[in-house]
Amino acid sequence: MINFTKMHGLGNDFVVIDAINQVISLSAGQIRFMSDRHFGIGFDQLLLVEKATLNEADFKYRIFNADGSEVAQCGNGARCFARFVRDKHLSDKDEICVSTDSGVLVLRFADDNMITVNMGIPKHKPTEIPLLATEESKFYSADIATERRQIDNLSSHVGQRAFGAVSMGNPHAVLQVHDIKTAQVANIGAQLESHAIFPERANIGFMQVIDPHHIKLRVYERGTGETLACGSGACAAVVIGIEQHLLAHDVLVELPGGNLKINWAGRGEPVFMTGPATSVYDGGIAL
Ligand SMILES: N[C@H](CCC[C@H](N)C(=O)O)C(=O)O
Repeated sequence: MINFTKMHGLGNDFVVIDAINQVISLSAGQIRFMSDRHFGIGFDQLLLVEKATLNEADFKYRIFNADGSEVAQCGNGARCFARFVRDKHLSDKDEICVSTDSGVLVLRFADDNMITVNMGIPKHKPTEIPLLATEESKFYSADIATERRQIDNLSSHVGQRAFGAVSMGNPHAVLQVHDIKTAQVANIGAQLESHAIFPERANIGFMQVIDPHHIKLRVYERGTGETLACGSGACAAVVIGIEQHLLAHDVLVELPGGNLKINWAGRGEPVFMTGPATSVYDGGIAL
């Protein structure tokens, strides 16, 4: 029997497992089964709480998408991680450092039951995202000009403007849309998520700028599809919006599942995300 806690961050839902006090070894197939909303438990991502492997961290934080792929970042999941380790008395610290495959995150309990996460410094170089491009300002290299035409056709067809791309420890592309309600998230999201210009696939954000301090956002997540909220996607959208001189440094990100506060002071600085984390129930599953 594997004990777990079902949690969510603004409706982006997780199964969180204490892999310190339980021996956990799950195959991609078992993760896919557990993520199934009819035959399994159902979740967007599976989060493992493991013993720290770095001196500067309190825990190791591992993240698996619904399709079983292991990834290196999950912002909403990080807030739930903090709530979980406190609720399970694995830590009573007000500030928790967790190591992921993309670096160390600092999770801090804020006022009114919110949690603030230092999501690290965004990476902009195509090789860091990764994105097949010759340089940052151009998202296409000569040898993939056809891809550009495809993307441009795609973009012109659906009224999207050229996208921005950034890594928050996981790859994101962000398209600016005129109306979030009519954005073709499923169609464009699926095509871009696994497009050849993203060698490791990508999370695809659709951003509608309301004013410099407020955006609406929908995200088609790599390995999962559209979710009700995406923390790293909210960070990526604000970074791209600031880079494109559309946004200020403190932004309210309105997602279908609720609101996040994002702050970024600019290049070389970390992104801070503040939002809720909710525990729904404890359960067990025999695989
Ligand atoms: N829901 C997560 C994003 C998961 C990212 C995952 N879909 C990936 O493949 O990078 C968040 O709140 O940041």
